[in-house]
Amino acid sequence: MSSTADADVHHEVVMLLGDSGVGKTCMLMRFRDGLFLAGNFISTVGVDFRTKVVEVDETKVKLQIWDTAGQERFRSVTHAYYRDAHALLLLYDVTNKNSFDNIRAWLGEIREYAQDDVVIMLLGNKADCGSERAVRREEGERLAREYNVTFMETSAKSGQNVELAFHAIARELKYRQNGHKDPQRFNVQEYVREQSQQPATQCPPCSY
Ligand SMILES: Nc1nc2c(ncn2[C@@H]2O[C@H](COP(=O)(O)OP(=O)(O)OP(=O)(O)O)[C@@H](O)[C@H]2O)c(=O)[nH]1
Repeated sequence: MSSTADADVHHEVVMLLGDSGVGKTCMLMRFRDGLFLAGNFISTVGVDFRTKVVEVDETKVKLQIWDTAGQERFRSVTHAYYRDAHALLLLYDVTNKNSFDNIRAWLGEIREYAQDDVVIMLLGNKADCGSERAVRREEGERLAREYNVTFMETSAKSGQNVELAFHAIARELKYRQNGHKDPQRFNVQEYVREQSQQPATQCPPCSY
């Protein structure tokens, strides 16, 4: 389980995974800095990381977020990091069917390289791109049900559900670490269902 250098702070490692171009770096920038830089797509090389502290019921949870390169040629580098991750945010791009079709392969890699009890959340990103959508929300929901992972659609551009994704992860990890076993235990899938924003605001054609 996660190490706690400071008794009052939970330290957790969250990894962003998914094909190149699905928006992993933008997701991290939106969450960490509240920014979205449109247009200039610079592919991540290897693994990059940032930290952010979030509060869960008056407890601080320090998330160390690893942004991995989606490009195939970096796979052997990124595999080495899977084992240390407590949670994985697995992204596809709702305007790119191929990135969705590759999710099963990503889940296979996760099974092979990550810890058995890793928390997995499937995110359909670029939900702001209404007119260019190639993957229906129900398809994402169905796949998530099949693998019993939490699902929501997000937009690094509009900010839709970005905070929620990281907060839900932080909450789930904190509850797990506390070994909550009572019936009132936090249910991350229910929490996300209740809290997620559905409306996909239309935007001009996406540059990517
Ligand atoms: N419309 C829209 N565009 C997005 C969104 N998220 C990312 N993009 C665009 O998608 C492109 C790729 O985003 P990145 O965050 O660099 O993708 P990545 O998954 O980190 O890619 P790799 O580093 O190669 O693995 C950029 O041009 C972004 O501007 C989003 O939510 N909505």
